[in-house]
Amino acid sequence: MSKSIVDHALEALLYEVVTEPKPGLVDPNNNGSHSDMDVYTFINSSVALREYFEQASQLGESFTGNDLIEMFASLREKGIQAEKAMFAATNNVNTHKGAIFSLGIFTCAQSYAGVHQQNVYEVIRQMCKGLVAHDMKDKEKTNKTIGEQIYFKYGYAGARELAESGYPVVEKTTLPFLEKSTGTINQRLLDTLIKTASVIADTTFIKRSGGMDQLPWLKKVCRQYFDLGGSKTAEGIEYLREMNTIFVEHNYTLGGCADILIVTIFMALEKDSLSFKN
Ligand SMILES: CC(C)(COP(=O)(O)OP(=O)(O)OC[C@H]1O[C@@H](n2cnc3c(N)ncnc32)[C@H](O[C@H]2O[C@H](COP(=O)(O)OP(=O)(O)OP(=O)(O)O)[C@@H](O)[C@H]2O)[C@@H]1O)[C@@H](O)C(=O)NCCC(=O)NCCS
Ligand SMILES: Nc1ncnc2[nH]cnc12
Repeated sequence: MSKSIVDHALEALLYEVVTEPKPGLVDPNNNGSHSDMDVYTFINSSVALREYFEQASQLGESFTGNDLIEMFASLREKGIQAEKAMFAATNNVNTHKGAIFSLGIFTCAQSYAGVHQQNVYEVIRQMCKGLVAHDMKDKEKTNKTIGEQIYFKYGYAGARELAESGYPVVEKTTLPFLEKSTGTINQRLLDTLIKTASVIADTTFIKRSGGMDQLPWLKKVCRQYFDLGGSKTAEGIEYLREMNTIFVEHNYTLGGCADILIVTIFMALEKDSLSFKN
């Protein structure tokens, strides 16, 4: 029996968290820069989100309207409930807020695309058309989220911008990179995580590093990792451990990159391109 889209969504969450060693992020050996969570928190959170991914997939399969913005509006309502389920399962820790958003969109869009024989990235663009303008119209709003603060300060709309543009970074960069990569699944996912950090601006990293100034440093360390041979060399792995120490010292993390890795894994599982490759 072939696996369902929901199985792949949950597998994507779990594959990401068990991949190690990840700088700043939670993995089985290390909490990185997250003192309030560990790998078990992520397992609890992932399992608690099954119902949401079932709803997202069901919505994509059954939606018959002409305007996919309406499908997204309906998904968002379910996403807000899913955030509550996540907080209930984790003792109020934010494990998967970004993944509820990005992976929820992919799960719903992939289900819709399957029924209607359409391109998933095009479906996402139609779902999220006008999203940044819709969400970011109130500059005077009090209690702005980090994403909103960063948008009004730097003009960069993070997770929303990637969604509105249909995740070109996944379609053109991280998924082809993962599909071409070789080695164990862990090695392939580590390299794909660092590739992701070298190409996106992660609002979690921007928040924790106090602005945009450390992004060139991040790109430099990502280059250095690949110059050392990446996950296939002892030097590359040792470098990731050193990066983790620096990340923890500065409280840096790559939460948004982890979310892009999660949706990249999801698409690779859907395309059956993630088995062990020598
Ligand atoms: C559109 C939303 C994602 C909301 O965005 P918001 O404005 O709240 O904040 P952002 O910072 O823009 O993004 C929220 C999370 O998205 C992840 N993320 C960041 N950059 C990117 C990116 N470039 N591409 C994709 N995803 C990105 C990231 O999530 C991960 O990090 C979280 C852990 O970080 P941490 O710093 O530890 O968390 P906190 O507890 O908040 O802080 P500390 O106290 O510990 O310092 C973890 O969740 C990862 O998944 C960003 O955090 C969407 O949520 C939204 O639409 N919200 C409105 C309500 C809604 O409609 N919800 C339902 C959505 S379907
Ligand atoms: N492994 C991880 N550690 C911290 N935040 C995350 N968000 C998604 N995956 C994460």
